Amino acid sequence: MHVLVVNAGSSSLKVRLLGDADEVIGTVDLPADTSGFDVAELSAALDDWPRPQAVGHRFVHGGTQFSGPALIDDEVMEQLRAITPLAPLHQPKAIAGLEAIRQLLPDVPHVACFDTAFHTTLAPGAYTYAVPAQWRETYGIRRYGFHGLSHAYASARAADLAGRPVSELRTVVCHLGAGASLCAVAGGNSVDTTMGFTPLEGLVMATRSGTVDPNIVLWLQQQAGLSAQDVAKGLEREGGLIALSGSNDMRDVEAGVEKGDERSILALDTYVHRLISSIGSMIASAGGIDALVFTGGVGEHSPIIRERVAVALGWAGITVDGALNSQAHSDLEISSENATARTFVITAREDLQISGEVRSLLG
Ligand SMILES: Nc1ncnc2c1ncn2[C@@H]1O[C@H](COP(=O)(O)OP(=O)(O)O)[C@@H](O)[C@H]1O
Ligand SMILES: CC(=O)OP(=O)(O)O
Ligand SMILES: [Mg+2]
Repeated sequence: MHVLVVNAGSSSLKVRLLGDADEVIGTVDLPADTSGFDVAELSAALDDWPRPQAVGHRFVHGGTQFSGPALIDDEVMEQLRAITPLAPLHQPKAIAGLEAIRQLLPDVPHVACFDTAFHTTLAPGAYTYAVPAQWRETYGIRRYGFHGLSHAYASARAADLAGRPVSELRTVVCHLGAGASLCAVAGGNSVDTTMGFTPLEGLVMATRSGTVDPNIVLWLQQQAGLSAQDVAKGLEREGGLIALSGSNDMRDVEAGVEKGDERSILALDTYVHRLISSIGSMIASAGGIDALVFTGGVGEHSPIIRERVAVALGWAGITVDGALNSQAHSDLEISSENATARTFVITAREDLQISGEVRSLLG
């Protein structure tokens, strides 16, 4: 079965056609802004490729309704639309992509695969926010966690590379892309993760602030007179690296640091500080660490960040080999010989995770 995989991230729409053995037959990456993407360009690409027998769509948020892949019909579409306000940077693009591709390929099954599904194994103590019962019960306020498709794939791939069953490993996955999150995986299950009710919590990201004191939000509105929209924009689209350095691209930040630019130095220090302290917290949640995994655009391509993390986490038995780290092509182990916890660089392959879920759902 050929599976077309559609991954609507915050900054792009990535489309892959995978063959019977999951080999990549076709690739198209379209920039996606708030107004959507170029359907004509997508349609031209699909015309050039063999016809897929199924389509898998990445959905960032599955709410409490979806704990695994779902075959799309009108009722599922309604439920997906209802979840949109929980992931405003992602869900509108995923729905636009789904609607466009359903029109181009009306006769094949379409399956929604969810970032949140991998985190449905979180224990109540890990997903509960200590807020009034009415908020939790009426509004479903809880930690959902995201990037689950990537965390699931990368943790399983690390176990493969380590030559150990996933059931024996305590792994921390660092998915560092435009959006970024960590996941503590113990025995193959997600036991903790840094993103929360929405993909805004946790690490410093390209344009998202990550965790801030919630009273900052209230203070800005109640004392400084900012509107809710202004605050949302500052946290989601004008926060993170772009707020600190002026660029949302880690390559620019690193180039700035090279030149001694003070804003870039502060951006990198803030990014790395939050990353290290959060990995420490994930190690505690996993009950220790056997494998540390870097994935996503920054995780795969930034030796500087991997090096700074490894130096800071020597206490956890993590040390990386300088030469391996600086050459790293994925997928590769970069641990030094004396490391007691192993470090891997793994290419993010949400497409493979999605095609696997589509194949197993459709039998
Ligand atoms: N060589 C590199 N060094 C540092 N960062 C990089 C490099 N290449 C890409 N990146 C970062 O990766 C980010 C994109 O990550 P990616 O996982 O592809 O994004 P998305 O979250 O949209 O899927 C870019 O914004 C850029 O900051
Ligand atoms: C959940 C999320 O932030 O996704 P992305 O990194 O693709 O923006
Ligand atoms: Mg991504």
